[in-house]
Amino acid sequence: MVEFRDVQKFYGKFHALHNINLQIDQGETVVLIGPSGSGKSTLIRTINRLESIQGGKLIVNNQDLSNPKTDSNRLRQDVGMVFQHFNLYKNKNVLENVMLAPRIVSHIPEEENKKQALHLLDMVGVADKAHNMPAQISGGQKQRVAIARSLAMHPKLLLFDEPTSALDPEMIDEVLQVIKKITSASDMTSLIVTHEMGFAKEVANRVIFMDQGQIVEDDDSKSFFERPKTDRAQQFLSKIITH
Ligand SMILES: Nc1ncnc2c1ncn2[C@@H]1O[C@H](COP(=O)(O)OP(=O)(O)OP(=O)(O)O)[C@@H](O)[C@H]1O
Repeated sequence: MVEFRDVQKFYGKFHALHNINLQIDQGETVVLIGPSGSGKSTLIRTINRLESIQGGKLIVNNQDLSNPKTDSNRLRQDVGMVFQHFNLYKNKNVLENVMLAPRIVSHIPEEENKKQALHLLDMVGVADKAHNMPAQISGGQKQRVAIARSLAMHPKLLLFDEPTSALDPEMIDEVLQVIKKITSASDMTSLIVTHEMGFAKEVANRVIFMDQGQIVEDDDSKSFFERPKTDRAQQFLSKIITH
């Protein structure tokens, strides 16, 4: 589903991603962790071309992102993204937020689209808010709507960029439970940047630990949390309380 080969990313002269080599197969749930500024968001954003790369090869869902002719809109039909700050359309109600892309991009008949949107809103536990505006719902509810909106396009790959970082503590768990539910119930591939170590432990098949723009460890979740191989990962984990 995703293959990085010696990928390099620069912001001006700053070398943000160094020689990234990484392969993610269909159905994997991969969690990306590491200190602040280590390049996690940058890496995840290259996968749907929100950030360009300056070297190496990046293949996503059989599309070569190193090739300027590759169509970003086509790519984003298969690759969804859930952002830290939800990014809902403020002037559209919850139901419309979920129905918009399937209507415009996939031309799904209106009734079918509505049925699907209500089903997804029910799945993430916010069906009763379908006719509310985003400003009228909580942060946790907004993020669950954003997840339903991504799922409405039936992505093959779903990227989560710190999906709970902007939430009050009491709302974090409701969002994590929804993510856990959708990643365990489907063969969708997920890549999740998170600082929630307890959740990472629970949901991930595989953990990638980054530091200073490099992948330092790439291991199955159990091995990583029980026996991190590098000093850097050990130090990182020792500073964090894992539940
Ligand atoms: N648009 C940008 N322009 C210049 N530098 C940037 C830009 N975006 C990120 N950086 C730099 O790239 C590095 C990696 O940033 P990134 O946001 O990917 O890290 P992160 O691991 O996701 O951090 P955090 O956990 O704090 O979100 C940081 O040093 C950051 O300052």
